[in-house]
Amino acid sequence: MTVRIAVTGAAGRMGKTLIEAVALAEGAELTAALERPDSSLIGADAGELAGLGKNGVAVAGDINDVIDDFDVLIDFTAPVATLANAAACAAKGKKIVIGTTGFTPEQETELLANQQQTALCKAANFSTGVNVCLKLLKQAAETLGDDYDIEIYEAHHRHKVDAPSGTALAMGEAVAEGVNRNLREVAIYGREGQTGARERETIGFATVRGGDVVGDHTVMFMADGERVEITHKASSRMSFARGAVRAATWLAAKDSGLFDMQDVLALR
Ligand SMILES: NC(=O)C1=CN([C@@H]2O[C@H](COP(=O)(O)OP(=O)(O)OC[C@H]3O[C@@H](n4cnc5c(N)ncnc54)[C@H](OP(=O)(O)O)[C@@H]3O)[C@@H](O)[C@H]2O)C=CC1
Ligand SMILES: O=C(O)C1=N[C@H](C(=O)O)C[C@H](O)C1
Repeated sequence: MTVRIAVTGAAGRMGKTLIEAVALAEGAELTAALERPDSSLIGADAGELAGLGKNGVAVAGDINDVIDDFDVLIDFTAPVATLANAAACAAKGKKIVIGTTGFTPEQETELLANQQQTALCKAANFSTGVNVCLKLLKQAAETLGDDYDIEIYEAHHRHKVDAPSGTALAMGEAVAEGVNRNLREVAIYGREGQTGARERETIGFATVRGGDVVGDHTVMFMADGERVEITHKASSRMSFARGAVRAATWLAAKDSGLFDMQDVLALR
């Protein structure tokens, strides 16, 4: 069965890469593409937009105009847009793969309510490498335990609008679970001035933004006499896009519920 896929934010960094990833994937076909209703790109050919040559899919500005044309929507845009798209998909039982990051806790709750009506797969990072790291991080935290100070570093390109990255937060959740801590209670998002000595329970985050960095993440476990570092470096957005298309073809067989990339890769 060929899964019919729509891509939102079609002119964005991830949107263009997703259009290419769908074209390269077996068992998937691009049947719709979306941009803002007031975009000058409405009506443009999605294949040309992604630098692939014409594919006959015209960019639409309203999800309801193309809602019957796809099985799964892949959405890597911004929280407000994703919330609207998820509601439109749920109303029609269309499945959705969500890569957008930077939701507030209230937006997360609103988004996840859609799982009653349809299937959602949401992940802060769809690369296989990061998802293997998440598994390793939980295991490392469980074994190293409270003797090790945990700090998380992430770097991204100058255009990124949310911080820390969704991936850094997911890594924080994985290690916090491993050491039985609640991330919300122990996270430190930056340090300045007379901070005092480090409190053992805390999990610190450091954010760097600049240039064209696709996405670097390092989690450090630091003790007296040794340090363990688990690092992932993305050098191409295709690593995320390939994973998202894999998630879309996997999700097509589900009726409803909330899933993530750990489910897709059977890592749970
Ligand atoms: N989960 C994962 O594996 C990954 C997640 N991401 C996340 O994906 C998201 C997008 O990243 P990226 O592609 O770099 O960002 P871009 O800014 O390049 O692309 C975002 C696209 O969404 C569109 N968009 C934004 N807001 C709206 C809106 N309110 N209504 C309609 N369209 C909108 C933008 O249009 P316009 O330009 O007109 O604003 C643009 O086309 C981010 O949240 C990022 O963190 C990124 C990589 C991997
Ligand atoms: O905005 C990006 O570019 C990325 N965002 C995701 C995140 O916030 O973790 C994933 C990836 O690191 C790239």
